[in-house]
This record gives sequence, structure tokens and C-alpha cells, in this order.
Amino acid sequence: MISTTAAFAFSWVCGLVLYKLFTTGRRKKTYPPGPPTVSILGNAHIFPKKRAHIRLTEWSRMYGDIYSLMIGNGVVAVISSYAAVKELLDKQSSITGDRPNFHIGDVVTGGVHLAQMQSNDPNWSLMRKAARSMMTVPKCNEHLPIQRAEAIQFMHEILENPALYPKHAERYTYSVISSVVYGIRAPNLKGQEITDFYHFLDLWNRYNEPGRHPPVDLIPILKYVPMRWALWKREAKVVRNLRQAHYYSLLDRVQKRVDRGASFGAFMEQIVQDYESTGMDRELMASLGGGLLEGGSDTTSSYLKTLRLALVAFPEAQHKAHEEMDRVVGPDRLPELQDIENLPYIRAIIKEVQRWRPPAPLSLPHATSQDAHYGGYVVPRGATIFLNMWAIAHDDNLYENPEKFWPDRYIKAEFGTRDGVDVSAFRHTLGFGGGKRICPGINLANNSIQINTMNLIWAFDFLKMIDSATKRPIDVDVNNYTEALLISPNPFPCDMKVRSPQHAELINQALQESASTFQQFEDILP
Ligand code: HEM
Repeated sequence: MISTTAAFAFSWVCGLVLYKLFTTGRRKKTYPPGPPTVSILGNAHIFPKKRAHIRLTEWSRMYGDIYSLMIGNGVVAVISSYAAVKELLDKQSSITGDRPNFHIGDVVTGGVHLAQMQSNDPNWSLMRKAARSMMTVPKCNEHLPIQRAEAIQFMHEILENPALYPKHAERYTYSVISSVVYGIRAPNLKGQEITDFYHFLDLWNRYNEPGRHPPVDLIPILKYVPMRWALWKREAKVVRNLRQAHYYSLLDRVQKRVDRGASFGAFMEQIVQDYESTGMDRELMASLGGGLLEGGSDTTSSYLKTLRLALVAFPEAQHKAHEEMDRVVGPDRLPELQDIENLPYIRAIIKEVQRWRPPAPLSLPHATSQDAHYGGYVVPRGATIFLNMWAIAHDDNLYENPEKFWPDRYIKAEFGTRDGVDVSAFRHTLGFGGGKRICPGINLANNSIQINTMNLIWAFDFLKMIDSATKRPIDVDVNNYTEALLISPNPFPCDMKVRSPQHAELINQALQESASTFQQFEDILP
């Protein structure tokens, strides 16, 4: 009897194992369609490691505006239409506003990070509320003087050393956010804060390269491998220590300023003062400031780098922009933010840069906390959702010749679309994500984008470099981009020349006049 029961149990276990092996990786009929799966892996073996947005876009052309990839038993849904974003991310935001598990990220951040935490975590709500209240339109308008002064310094840096444009763009974006958040600016590229920040960000990006780490989120037991055998743990610890030191040191400087009764109007001063009523401890405060610095730096500088690439590669657009700028603003003064209302072609350039090369082509991944529904399909609880901004922005059915940088499309139609396209679900903020996770920095980012696009077009000619041997212009490669989740152009040859001595003189003069604005952010006391 015992042997019969044992035999029965044994065959039952074998059957279960076989069933699991057979079904793991298989797509359920209720899920969105997708590429054929294989046992156990599903689609894991074909998931692109680099330039994922390009492959995911090819699949969206085959499977439609929602499809799924199976990673083992995990489901990844990829959406690539305005309608799908509206239905899934915006309308069902309460159940599609989580983030997928990201263990290595948690090790680096201690699990406390605005962009990574789950939306039911009360600390996420606390930080998110604070971030949003700090970056309303009126609050951002209060920071316009420093944003404008930094943009003038940016132009001046290009005048002095145009070859370092990408570095100047990074200094600009870091300095604006650091001034707004901490009241501490980065006056030049050699400063300790900016050097430290980009050092650990570079390390983190490199450590995150696909394939560098074991798949800890898929095979959780790997989390328990001891540190001495787990390179990823040692690397994550290095970044964690550098990151923590940086953000605690910035926070301490704000705390000391508040203690001595001074104020530079920085966001963190208020947070430090209110910490008892808000319930934010030191770790949360440090993480909040850090999340904003990280969220706003690479994204805004990516825009500025793409703007330069587009103007060099598409001289016709540059010519039209110069013509408009000369007509509306002229050479006798710098542009002001209000001028944007009278510069439709410059506004079209801004929209086209964001469509043509969105800094976050797959946005940041969302995750579902319950089953969500779209187009008759189920996106099950625990699934990851990618908003494929690239697929939407490069959809030939929506946009004529989508690969071309052609701002005129936005002069012809509000959303730049072909005639007859239904734009009822369209919105200009798609590049900033959706639902309850939509980027909280939109207003600050838009001010930076508008001020700098006007300034740079007003001040400079963007020219192709001349090859010293052949004396011919060197073409730029408009597809040579970095390969991470956030993309920006790799360095390319470009010659930026100030448009006249009068333009240079006005920039120098404006920089001198900005001295008093900068002075408010010179946090030199210990
Ligand atoms: C051109 C500039 C920018 C672009 C294209 C951009 C884009 C994005 C995108 C696509 C997301 C993900 C949204 C989602 O998951 O649905 C995001 C999130 C975020 N962004 Fe931005 N962003 C920009 C500027 C900024 C700035 C200036 C700040 C702060 C000062 C900022 C802070 C953040 C934060 C903290 C998050 C995470 C929000 C959360 O998970 O709750 N971003 N951004």
C-alpha cells in the first residue's frame, strides 16, 4: 500500500514538473499576441539587449498597438498607440502605476527612490506629492531667473569652447536642478558636486548594461549569493556608497543653511523645515532630492544634444528658424521666455526634436497591481508595461516620412500628423510618460527647453565640420545614439559659430548682469 501511494505521489510530482516545463513560457490566449514562444524561456532568448526600442517597434508593426512578450512566466506588454496609452496608463492608472521589480536598483538606492518605488508605498506618495507641489507652473516661474542666468552662461561657455557643447549641456541641466532643489549651483565643470554626480551616474549606467548581471529578478535565489562571489553586489555597493555620500552631503548643507536662518528659496529648505509635519526622515529627504537630480539631468541634456544634431543635419530647418528669430527678436536683444508665443517655427522645432529622438524612447517601465484590460486582451497582474514612444513617433501611418526631422509638419497640423488622422487621444506630453507616474518635472523641463532652444538658435550657426584633408563637410550620423534606456547622441563633429560680434557682445554683457543672480546660489559657508 505504501509503495502504491509513493508511486502515485512520484508520478503526480513528475506530471506536475512536466506540466510546469511544458507551460512555463507559454502565452495564455487571453494575453495580447506576440512572437512565438519556446518552453521555459518564452521570448526571453529574443528580448533585445541593446537599442530595445528599435526591435520592439518592429514587433509592434507586426502584432499591433498592444502585444506581449513572455519572459519565463512573466508578461511584458508593449503598447504603441495614443489610444492604448490613454486607456491603459491614463484611465487605468490606479492599477498600472507600479514599477517592475528591480532588485539591483533597490540595492543601490536602499529601495527608496521616487522613480522605482511601488505606488502603494506611503513613502512614494509622500515624495511624489512634495515633488509635484514644488514643480507647479507658478513655482517653476519663481525659478526662472536662475534658469535664464544658467542658460546665458551655457551660451557663453559655447562661445568660449564650442567643442565641449555636450559637457556644457550637462553642466547646465545639473546646475539648474541643483539650484532649484538645493540652492547650490555648479558654476563650472570642475566642481566637486558635478564631478561626483556624473562619476557615480556613469558607473551605475555601466553596471546596468544588459548581460552584465545575472537575472536576479527572474531567479530570486541569486539574491542570496554571498558578496565575494557576486560581482554585481560589489559594484552596486560602490555606487550606493558614492550616491549616499553625495546626497547626504547636499542635504547637510541645506540643513546648516536652515539652522543659521538663511534661505535661497530652494525646495529642500522647505522640506527640511517641515520634516516633522510631513513625516519625512533624513533618508527620504536625501532620496527625494537625489531622485529629482537623476530624473532631470540626463533627460534635459539629451534634448539639448539632439537639438544640436538636428540643426546640423537639417540645415533647411535651421535656416527657417534663423529667419523667424531674426524677424521677431532681431540681433539687438536676447530672446525672452514670452517671445515663444510669437515664434511658431521654433515651437515646431521643439515638438519635432521630442518626436524625432525622444530622450526616453520606451519611457520608464510600468507594472500592473491587478489585471488590466485593453483591446479585448488581459494584461495580468504583475505584468510589465512598456510605453513604446519610439513606435508611436515613428509610425508612418501617423507621420509623413517620420525619419525626417521636419518641423513644418507641426505648422501644418497641431500634432504634426498626416491629414485625416484621429488625434482625439493625442497629447503633447507623451514623451513624459503617463498615468500616476507621469514625469513630475514637466514644467521645469519645458522652461529649460524653450529658453535654450530660443537662445541657441538666436546666437549660433550650427555647421558641419570641414574635413581638413578633403575640405568637404563631414556628414553626421543621425542614428549614432547611446544604447541605454535613456538615449542621447554620441559625440559627432560639429562647428558652432556665433552669428555676429554683436550677438557675442550681448551674451558677454548678459553674463555680467547675471552675476547678482548667481551670487544667491553661492553656498560657500561650511
Ligand atoms: C526633457 C526632459 C524630461 C523628459 C523627456 C522626462 C521624461 C520622463 C519619463 C518618460 C518618465 C517616466 C514616466 C512614466 O513612468 O510614465 C519620467 C519620470 C520622472 N521624471 Fe522626468 N523627464 C524630463 C525632465 C525631468 C525633470 C526636469 C525632472 C525633475 C526636476 C524629472 C524628474 C522625474 C522623476 C522624479 C520621475 C519619476 C516619477 C515617478 O516614478 O513617480 N524629469 N520622466
